[in-house]
Amino acid sequence: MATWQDRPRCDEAPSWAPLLAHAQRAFTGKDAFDLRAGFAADAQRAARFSFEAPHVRADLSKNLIDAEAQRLLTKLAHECGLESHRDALLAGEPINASEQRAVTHVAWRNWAPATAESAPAALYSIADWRAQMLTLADAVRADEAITDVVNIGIGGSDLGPRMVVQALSAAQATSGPRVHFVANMDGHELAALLRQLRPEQTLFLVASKSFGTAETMRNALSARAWYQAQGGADVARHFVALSANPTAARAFGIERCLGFDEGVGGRYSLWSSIGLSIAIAVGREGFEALLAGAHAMDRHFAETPLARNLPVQLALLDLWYRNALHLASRCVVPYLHGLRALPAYLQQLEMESNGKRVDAHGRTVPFATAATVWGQAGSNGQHAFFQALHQGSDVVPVEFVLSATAAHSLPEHHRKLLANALAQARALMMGQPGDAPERHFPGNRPSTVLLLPDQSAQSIGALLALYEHRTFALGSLWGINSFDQWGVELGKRHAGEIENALLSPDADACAALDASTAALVGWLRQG
Ligand SMILES: O=P(O)(O)OC[C@H]1O[C@](O)(CO)[C@@H](O)[C@@H]1O
Repeated sequence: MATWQDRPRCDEAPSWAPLLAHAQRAFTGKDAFDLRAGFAADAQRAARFSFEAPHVRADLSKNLIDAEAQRLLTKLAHECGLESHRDALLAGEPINASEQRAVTHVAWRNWAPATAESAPAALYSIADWRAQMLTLADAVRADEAITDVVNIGIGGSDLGPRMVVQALSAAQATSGPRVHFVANMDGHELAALLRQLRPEQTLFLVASKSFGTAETMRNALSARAWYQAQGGADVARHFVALSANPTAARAFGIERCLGFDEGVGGRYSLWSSIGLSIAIAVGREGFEALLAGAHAMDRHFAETPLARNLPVQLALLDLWYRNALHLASRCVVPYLHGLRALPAYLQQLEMESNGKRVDAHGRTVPFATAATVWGQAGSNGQHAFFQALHQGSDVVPVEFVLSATAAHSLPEHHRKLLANALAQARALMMGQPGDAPERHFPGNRPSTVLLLPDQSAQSIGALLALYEHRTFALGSLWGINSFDQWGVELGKRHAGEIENALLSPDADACAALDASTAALVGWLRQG
């Protein structure tokens, strides 16, 4: 069995070639696998490809996969040492090699490493950091003078908290202050919100792991300038930093900083102090329930054999579609208004984690990596891109995310919503012969259903941990380090140079730019 340091990449494992050969033989050409025939031939197909994990049931049976592909994929995962890599992640070993650190987001949901010696020092501070965060959340919720909380952050310091607050506020009445999110450098977002706020009633949370991200610093500076211009005189009370870099937060002028450790990646950080906006919105119990749901999924990932392990099986399906059937995108459609931000959250989680063309040893990989993730809430999406899903030239696997129950008191809505989701999945698969070509639905189009029992904090926590582990497992099979993101750096550097060129009246300021960028800067300077 390979250890996590020397495990083979998927294309070096013995089952890789048989897997690709099986895809070629059974899934291409005129006798290619057909879902309708697959169900007709196998009465057990729905059960065989259904999985149970804490708070999530998954039906993978309407995917372009058969028992042999599933067997080879699971064998491949064993050969790639996925279990030892997973155990190293959970034990707090330094698996993020390019940044020489452990990956600690699971520890923030009470995962205790097997041996105290293997635990990074940060794990011993997590309980303290969390206690401070929840105490502050309690205080803010109890403070009647604070009516509005604004989380200023971007990427992982925005998407996860924003989505969870939306999801949980849609499902339960919340009693705390209103919670808002500002991410975009486009000043319209902040300016529109500030018009609704009163400085003495507003608490700003400046959420940034690095405390150096351009958008967040710009928005925080403007928020503070607005606060002071409106007569606000107590920055210390009205601004809190959430950061792994308290020194930079203090240098910025914010004294109160809730910390967390560097091992928490930005896109994995909603469980840490970055989640303060969630704890303020749903209270201490709500936040703890979110962690408990995620922890239950952590246990499933850690303890369930790979053949029944849901995050692993989803990762293997992703690998099958990307590398064996060469499908370039996946559409995610949450039939849940509260989870309407899920596609945007997954774009960062999956594409920032696994959108890489070199492996953890720096070797260029000879296969495709992260698929494009896209989508929007159902049923809205039915009236936009479902036409292309049913009759377009590309086959796109669709992921339906559903909740069995709704928290509102409009039962007819929920029944219709669920019926629509299941109908779309069935129609994609069944297709329909048409009496005219434009009325023909080819069918045999794949989909997955992820079914939550409800939209509780536990269920949302479990769902997000499921996606995190799926992303890690897929990156692990590809030999990728899913926890760095060097690809975002270059654009940031160019932005600095171009801003200088935009500011400078001097024509030579564009001399170092390419002709296209220089011409665009010229137009912008003319207004
Ligand atoms: O929390 P920070 O340090 O402000 O970073 C925000 C986001 O920027 C990124 O570093 C990408 O630029 C993400 O990984 C991160 O979530």
